[in-house]
Amino acid sequence: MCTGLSHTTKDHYFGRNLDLEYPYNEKVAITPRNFPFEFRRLPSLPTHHAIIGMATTADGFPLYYDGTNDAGLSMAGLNFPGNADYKPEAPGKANVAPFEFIPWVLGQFDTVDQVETALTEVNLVDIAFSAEFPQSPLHWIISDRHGSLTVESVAAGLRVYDNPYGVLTNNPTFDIQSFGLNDYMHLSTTPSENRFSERLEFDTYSRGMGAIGLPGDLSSSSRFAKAVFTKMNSVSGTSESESLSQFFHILGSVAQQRGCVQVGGDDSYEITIYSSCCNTDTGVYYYTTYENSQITGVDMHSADLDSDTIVDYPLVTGQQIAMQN
Ligand SMILES: C[C@H](CCC(=O)NCCS(=O)(=O)O)[C@H]1CC[C@H]2[C@@H]3[C@H](O)C[C@@H]4C[C@H](O)CC[C@]4(C)[C@H]3C[C@H](O)[C@]12C
Repeated sequence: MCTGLSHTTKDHYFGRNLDLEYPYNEKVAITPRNFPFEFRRLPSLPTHHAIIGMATTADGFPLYYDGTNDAGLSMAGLNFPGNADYKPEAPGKANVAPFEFIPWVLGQFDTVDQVETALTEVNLVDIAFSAEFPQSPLHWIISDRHGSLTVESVAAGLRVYDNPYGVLTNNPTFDIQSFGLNDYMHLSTTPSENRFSERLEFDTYSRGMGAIGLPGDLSSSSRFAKAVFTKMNSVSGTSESESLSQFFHILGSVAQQRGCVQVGGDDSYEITIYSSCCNTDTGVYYYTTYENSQITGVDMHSADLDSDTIVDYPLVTGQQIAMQN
């Protein structure tokens, strides 16, 4: 499972938890403006926006999991098994393969509004990258500082939702996830009050009781409710340090600890492999990994963004402990 997040303090930030039982050799990859993007069914993009994000580069192509472009537009793909339904090629449509979707969007557009208009022509065509990297069942969150969209290609067609939370997790479909929030409208950040019965007396014996009932398990619908509650009530200073800290704390509220979610065999567990937070105004991509709690940063603008060669940075994965004596 995964969680995607868009959050604005003074600057706008976008990132995600990647929750999985194994890595795919992902690296922080900067694709400069003159790297030629070749698409399977669409005209190539010889020049485009520069992109920074997490990707596996295969056969010279950056397979982005999430990214941000030099105009401040961001996008992430999250698992959507059983619901993602990619289509046969549709004549007259923009036939985008799912693995091309992030480069195609971030390469061309500046804002969520522009993407929303372009999506009316998009057909997510069922073309896999390769036998080694087969089709992934994904849905996507696309954000700028003004708003977010959720895009889902399901059996009924391409669904584009306004996402007022700036949060995406996994199954079920986004309309059902949104409806599920109705169940939590009574939750509060303030101390609970007795609405149970005037004839009974209760003791507010702990802080935080106003949100009793907020789910704490790691299922995707529970993480959705928890992340939306945490984000919507989040209070942060506007400095980079305060904003980053708050962003990683929101993602931390739905992170996965090894041992709690068993997948497959006895010793296979889903964990939060990395958490990312890109300052979309400055183009700095920050991340932590499961075993590296120190925030590491990669600055898009330190690379030559007018070149034609992808630059990637292997993740720093071990703890970086600052001893004080
Ligand atoms: C599985 C990842 C999403 C995380 C998630 O939701 N995991 C939950 C697993 S489960 O439901 O609980 O089993 C997704 C996010 C981005 C995906 C990757 C990107 O789409 C880039 C390429 C795309 C290729 O088609 C497949 C390999 C791949 C490298 C993908 C592998 C995998 O599907 C990734 C890493």
